[in-house]
This record gives sequence, C-alpha cells and structure tokens, in this order.
Amino acid sequence: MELQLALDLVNIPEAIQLVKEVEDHIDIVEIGTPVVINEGLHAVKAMKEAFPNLKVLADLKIMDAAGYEVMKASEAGADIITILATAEDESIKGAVEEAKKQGKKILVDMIAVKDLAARAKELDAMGVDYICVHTGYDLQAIGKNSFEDLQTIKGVVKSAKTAIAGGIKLETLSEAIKAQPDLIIVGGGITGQADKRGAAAKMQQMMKEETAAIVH
Ligand SMILES: O=C([C@H](O)CO)[C@H](O)[C@H](O)COP(=O)(O)O
Repeated sequence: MELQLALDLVNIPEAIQLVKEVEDHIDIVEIGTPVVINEGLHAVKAMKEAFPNLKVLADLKIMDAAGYEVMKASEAGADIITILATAEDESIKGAVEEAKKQGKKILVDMIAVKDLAARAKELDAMGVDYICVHTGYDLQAIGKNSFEDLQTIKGVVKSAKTAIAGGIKLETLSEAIKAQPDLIIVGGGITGQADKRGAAAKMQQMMKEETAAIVH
C-alpha cells in the first residue's frame, strides 16, 4: 500500500519546501489540479527535478484530448497522470495507449460517477492502471466520504490497482486501510497539520502495521 501526498493549495516553492519535510514518508507526490491551473506543467517539471526518486502524479483530471495531454504531462516528468472516469471511452483508451508508449501510468478519478461498479468494470477492462474513488472538496463540505465506494470497486476490479482520495485524516485513515486499497491519497490531512512530517510518518506507520494485522 502506498501513500500519496496531494499538494493543492501551494505555489511551486511552497510545494518543494513541503515535500522536503515529508519525503521519507511518502511514495508519490501529487501536483494537484489547482496547482496545475495556477502554475502549469512547470510545477510537475520542478517537482521531478527536485525529487527524481519520488514518483510524481499530475492531477490533470483529463476530460478530452487525452493522448495529447498525457504526452505533455509525460514530457514534463509525470509518472502518473489522471483522467476523469466520466470521459468518453475513446479518451480513456487514448490515455492508456499514450501512457504505455511513454512508460507512464494512468489513474482514473471516479469523482461524480453514479454507477461505480459498472464503470469500474469497464475501466478495468480498458487497461487503466489505477481506479480511484474520490470525494472532492465540494462534497467533503457536506460531510461525504468514499469509504463505502472503495468497498464497491474492490468488489469488481480485477486487474487495476485501487485508490482512495478525499478528506482522509489521521482519525479516518484506519477506515481506508481496512478496505486495503493499493494507494491512499492525502492532502489536507498532512498539509493542514502543524507537524507535517509527524503526520506523514504516523500515516505511513499505520498503513504498515494495520495492513500486517489484516494479512496475518
Ligand atoms: O483531487 C483533489 C481535489 O479535487 C482538489 O484538486 C485533492 O487532491 C484530493 O481530494 C486530496 O486532497 P484532500 O481532500 O485534501 O485530502
């Protein structure tokens, strides 16, 4: 199980400073959608140059022109690129094909999908690398989360890795670990803490220990 740090509300220097604090305790660093909107793919390039040993995810939330956008993010140094599950199948297939050509991975964001099981099955058959249930900021604000959704996709996905994102904090992390996704994505649960390094370290430790307890 891997831990991804999502950076959404920072500029490039702040993002790099933050990752310096927590780099030993995360597997993937995400350049969040708001950062890509503010700074462009330069943010992906700067992060990869600063931390060549960390995997970098570009949260582009692609909806169209998928092959082209995956190519540009790959050129900037992204290892994983996101596309929305609600995109056309042609776009999903285009993203997967280009990512394969570039040696990169595609994570599909299930935000706003109504029939999660049906769409997850289709995406799995299209060869995507990760399928991620996600409660975005606007639904987090009305008290929603994705823990049940994770169980739903875990029940149907056979090949892709599974992931969860959206409002996960130290207090709710165990709920996510229980369903054993391959990837847990945390933004504010780390970046909003005074001791960011401590929060990331504790999360990494919980993921390891609680997974070991489930497996044995
Ligand atoms: O994808 C995200 C959101 O749509 C804003 O871009 C966040 O990165 C994701 O929700 C994780 O962040 P937290 O919810 O703060 O954990």
